[in-house]
Order: sequence, then C-alpha cells, then structure tokens
Amino acid sequence: MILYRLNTIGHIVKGNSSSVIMNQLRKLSHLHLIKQRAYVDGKWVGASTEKVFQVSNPANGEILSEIPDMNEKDVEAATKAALTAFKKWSNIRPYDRSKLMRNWFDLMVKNQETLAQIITLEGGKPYAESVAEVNYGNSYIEFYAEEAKRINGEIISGTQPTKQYFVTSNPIGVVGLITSFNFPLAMITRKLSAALAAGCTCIIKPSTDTPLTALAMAELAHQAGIPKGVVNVITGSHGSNASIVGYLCSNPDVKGISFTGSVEVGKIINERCAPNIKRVCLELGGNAPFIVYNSANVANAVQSAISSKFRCSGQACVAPNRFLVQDGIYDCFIENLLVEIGKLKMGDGSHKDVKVGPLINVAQVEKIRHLVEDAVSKGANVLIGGRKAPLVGDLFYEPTVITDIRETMHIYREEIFGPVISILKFRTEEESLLVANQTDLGLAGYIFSGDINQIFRVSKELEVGMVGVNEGIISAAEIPFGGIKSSGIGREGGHHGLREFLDYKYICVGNLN
Ligand SMILES: NC(=O)c1ccc[n+]([C@@H]2O[C@H](COP(=O)([O-])OP(=O)(O)OC[C@H]3O[C@@H](n4cnc5c(N)ncnc54)[C@H](O)[C@@H]3O)[C@@H](O)[C@H]2O)c1
Ligand SMILES: O=CCCC(=O)O
Repeated sequence: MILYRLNTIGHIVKGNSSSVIMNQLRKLSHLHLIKQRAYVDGKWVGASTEKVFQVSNPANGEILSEIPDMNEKDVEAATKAALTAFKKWSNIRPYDRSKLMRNWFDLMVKNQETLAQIITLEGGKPYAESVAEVNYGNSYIEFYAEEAKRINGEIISGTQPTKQYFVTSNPIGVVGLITSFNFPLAMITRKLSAALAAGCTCIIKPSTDTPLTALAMAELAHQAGIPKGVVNVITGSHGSNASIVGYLCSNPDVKGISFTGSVEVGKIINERCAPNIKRVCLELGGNAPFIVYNSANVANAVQSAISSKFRCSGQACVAPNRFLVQDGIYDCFIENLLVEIGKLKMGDGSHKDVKVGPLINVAQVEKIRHLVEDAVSKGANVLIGGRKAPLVGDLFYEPTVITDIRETMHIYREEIFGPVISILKFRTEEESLLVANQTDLGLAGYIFSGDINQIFRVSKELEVGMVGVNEGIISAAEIPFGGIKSSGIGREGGHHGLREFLDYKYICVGNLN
C-alpha cells in the first residue's frame, strides 16, 4: 500500500503520514494541487497557533484534509504582505498584469479535471457540474485578463476655456474577498480576477466548508508567476470566521471588502465596515420567482426548472425559490415536472450518473427539513420527496415538489437553498407580479412566456437585479451579476465588476492660455 505524508511546504508526497489524509485524495491524479497550508506572501504557511480544522466530504463524511485555523495575527501578516505587494502590482503595466493573469488562466484550464475533482470532494457537487463550474470560473480570469488592458481615464469637455479636466481610474488598494461554499472556484475568480485586473492585491477568505479549491487555485497562481503578496489565502474554522472577517473589515489598510454569502453575514460585514466608510460589495441571498405563464413552452419551462433548481442540489443564489404557475398550464407543468424529477439520481457526485449530490452540512439539511415541515403543517401538499434520504447519506435530501404554498409559510419568504420546488397557482399577470415582488430579496427572477409584450412588461416590473426570459441559466463572465433590495450592493462580472475595485481621481489643470 502506498502511504502519503505532507512535506514542509504542505504538498502531499509519498511516505508515512502522521496527518489525517483521506483515502479519496489518494485517488486524485494530480496530488500536487491538494494543499494543507494557507498561502501568505508567496509561502505555504500554518496558523501562528498551529491550530487546524478538518475539511470533510459531504457525500460520506470522510475527512479530506486538515487546514490551518488562523486568527487575527495571521490575517495581519497577510495584510502586511498585500500592502507591500500593492505598491508594485498597482504600478506595473496593465499589459504585464494581463499576461500574468493569462498564464494563470492557462494553468487553470490545464488542471481543470483536478480542480473539478477537488470541488466535488469538498462540496459534493456532481462531477459534471464541477467541470462546468471550472469552465465558468475560468471565464472570469480570461475576461478580466483582457479588461486589464482597457482600464482607461477620461478627458471631460469643460465650459471654462482656461481649464482642462481629466479623470483617472486607480486601484483602491488591498481588498478582502470572502466567499461562500457553493461555488468555491467561480465565486473567487469572479472577485479576484476583477481585483487583479484593476491593480488591487487580495486576501481571500474561502468558506470554511470548501477551502481546498481556493488553495489549489493559489498554487496555480503561484506557478503562473503572480508575485508574492498579490494573492493571499487565509483559512479558518467556523469558530474563527467572525474574528478573521472582523479584522479585515476593521483594518484601515484593507480598503474594500467583497463578500459573497448569506444576508445574515452580509449585514454583519456591512456594519463592521461602516465606521471606516470602507468600500463594500455584497453578493447575498435570493428568493427568485420562476413564473410560468399560459403562453409558455412547457417543455422548455420544465427543463429550465430542473437545470436551474437542481444545480448544486438547489444551493445556488440564483436558484428559483418560488414557482408561480398560471392556472391554464398548471396541471401540464406539474405532470411533466414530476416525470423529469423521477429521473434524477441522488448520490456521491463522483459517480458519473449522479445528478443531485448532498447538501453541504447538517445545518443546511435541518433548515430544509424545517421549511418543508412548516409548509406541510400549514396546508402544503408534498407531491414527491419531502424527506431526508439517510440510506444515501446523512446530508442528502430527496428532490421535492410541494404545492399550495401560502404567504404564512416560511418557505414563501426564506431562501430554501436545497432541492425543493415550491409551487403556487395564479390566475392573472397582476397577481403573479404581486407575489413575485412580495419579498425583501431581489437577486434573480425568471419568466416563461410566449408573449413578447408580456415579457417586456413583466421584466420591467420584477424587483430583481437579473431576469431570465425563457432561460434558467443566466450567469456569464461578461454580464453584471448582482441584486437589489437585501440581495446586495454592487455588481460582479462584466466591465461593471471592475468599478468595485477602482477609485476615480479628477484632475483639473487650470490657468491655460
Ligand atoms: N449573490 C451571489 O452572488 C451569491 C453567490 C453565492 C452564494 N450566495 C449566498 O450565499 C449563501 C450561502 O453561502 P454560505 O452558506 O457559504 O454563506 P455564509 O454567509 O454562511 O458564509 C459566507 C462566508 O462568510 C463566512 N462566515 C460565516 N459566518 C460568518 C460570521 N459570523 N462572520 C464572518 N464570516 C462568516 C463563511 O466561512 C464564508 O466564507 C446563500 O444565502 C446564497 O444565496 C450569494
Ligand atoms: O450561487 C450563486 C452563484 C451562481 C452563479 O454564479 O451562477
């Protein structure tokens, strides 16, 4: 039997091990991307206290790795490194930044299978979805490597002949990037690529549940030649999150925070950043309506429902949360939906035919259980599923359809973040809009209709940042991703995403002849 151990820089190599290294990692083809150290100032480091925490596979509970459980002192070191690196990184030619980012993109593409394996291992996502995430996440690096060359200023035509006005765009400085578990690669590249292109240096705090992908990406950034201190990854357990993130929010050397995660934690971050008037970008939760009108192509609506709802087992911020189906096609939509759901195989995402993986942790499973039980106790009907699946694994919940959802149920207002389709029947367009907008959240919304006038009317009235029309998958590197209301502040992706990491400087040259 081959044994593995950690070498001094955190690589797994052949040999006897005293560390916890699970069997699954041994099956990986490129072990060099599995890290057990954090990445600060171009070096692989442990926590100053030498504390560690465990990362496990949600499909079977196996321990995957032990990762540094860092504290404020460790974040301080990362901040200092990023501040020193900023002087150089912000001043090198944008073409050189672009070239280094392109090198990183090429390595990410070359290693896409390994990255996808790591995503599936620590996040539970079916492997095909993980490959799709790597492609999607990499597209941000490619896009922003190009945008880096096009960050221009302006000359403004003035009314006063003796003055000339200029505007320059400048990187804001060191930024903290804090990300969610559900897209452990793409949520980082969406922020990091824009920040790097703008000339910022970064401290990444990946989710406690899925830090291995972030560390693998850092290794590839290192190999790509991105200078030390420009990209830093610090890791922490659930118990350390508040102090790590608190430090990033309150340290005046960190000029901006870009956060992806729950509304609950987003509010804390907003409050912690306020005393320093720190730049904040918040990409938070959603409660997307998925409206199917009588004129819709039902087959397309059903396929889109499946692909957008069951992506990452329903753990996507843009996943439809409330399905509103018009009375004329209600029965037909449900009949077709149930047939398609019956085809979804649940299980360990590393098995080829699996379409629905586990949820990320016990808290998430319990939340889904409570939401469904509450709805049922208030009159909802379960058409399929509606229960945990202990025979598959502790963190599995059956793909579920429940109908007769009412305003009094928690599931009506709260983000589900699991494989549950909750359906309401409506009669008029007016009624559909009333229900769709009856939420504090405003990330995405979906409309299925064959009536072009209705499509424009409803798109205009929906209180969301993004609308999918006859389409359930709307994300792309080149578009402005983000929400309104309590779903967040700011945008990621597209040329819009660069703005989060840039300051304008206006220069007035006067007394001209
Ligand atoms: N709008 C978007 O682009 C987008 C994208 C992905 C996920 N999300 C949202 O993220 C949520 C799910 O992700 P999650 O469970 O990882 O979110 P979360 O808020 O629990 O965690 C997000 C990040 O904050 C850290 N964190 C957790 N508790 C903290 C605390 N008390 N103080 C400081 N940091 C803390 C986590 O380790 C993680 O890095 C959902 O609500 C989802 O809609 C939004
Ligand atoms: O979870 C939300 C992000 C998913 C996406 O970018 O499509």
